[in-house]
Amino acid sequence: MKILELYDVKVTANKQTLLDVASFSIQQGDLVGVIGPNGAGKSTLLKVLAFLQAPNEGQVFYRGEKEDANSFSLELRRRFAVAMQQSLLFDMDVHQNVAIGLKLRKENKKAIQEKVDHWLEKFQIGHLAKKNARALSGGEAQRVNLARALILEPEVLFLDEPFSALDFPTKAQLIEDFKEILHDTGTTTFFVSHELLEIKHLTKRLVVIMDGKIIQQGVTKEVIDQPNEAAGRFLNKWKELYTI
Ligand SMILES: Nc1ncnc2c1ncn2[C@@H]1O[C@H](COP(=O)(O)OP(=O)(O)OP(=O)(O)O)[C@@H](O)[C@H]1O
Repeated sequence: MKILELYDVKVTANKQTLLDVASFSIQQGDLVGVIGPNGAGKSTLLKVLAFLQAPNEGQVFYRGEKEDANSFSLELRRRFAVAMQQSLLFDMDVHQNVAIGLKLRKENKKAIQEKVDHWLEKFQIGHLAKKNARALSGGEAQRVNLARALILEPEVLFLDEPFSALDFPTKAQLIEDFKEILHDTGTTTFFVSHELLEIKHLTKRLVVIMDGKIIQQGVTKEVIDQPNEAAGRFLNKWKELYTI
């Protein structure tokens, strides 16, 4: 089942084309990574798919229904969750931060309590429940951020460089734990990164984007091992630096 589809989508600003995608889709259960150099259009693609930005041209379909790009409803946006590099937590404790989305959706108190406890435990941050989110380490804050997104049981989880500000051991442990969580939940995930190691570890499908265009997509391992000429210009440099 296709959850999202894009056709002939273009995003332009100041007469410049930032994104130019002939066709792209996200299927139920996909773990798709998007890689490319700075300014390639990765975040723009994420924003269009998550209904955060209307494209200037083209069509967006949600579960087979064409959506009007200029009037994305809150209801539609609430089917997804987005976690960014900066965790942007509120000045309140960890429990309250993780609960906030469900409160806004007016879930009952008991259900919220049970779900928050569950997700704090999953991300091994139960001991931080009463701590103010502003006093957390980067790794702890990102765990709260991801718990806050997953508690919403999104149809698609959108991640934009969620690990890039973390030091290596912190990042490695979180990626390991997060991979297990995604395996358990089966959450459809769209993951923007410019780190090939993260992509290799977490995704099954890989999209390479450059100058706003998708230049290759396929099974992650196959794209990494056999990039086409254009994708190779980016990926092979990476592989030389980090033998993976
Ligand atoms: N609102 C905007 N107005 C004008 N240009 C923009 C706007 N948003 C993004 N851009 C430009 O669009 C291009 C693509 O940006 P985008 O953030 O999608 O790239 P990215 O691949 O996510 O980059 P990075 O890895 O640096 O985050 C860049 O050249 C950026 O400067």
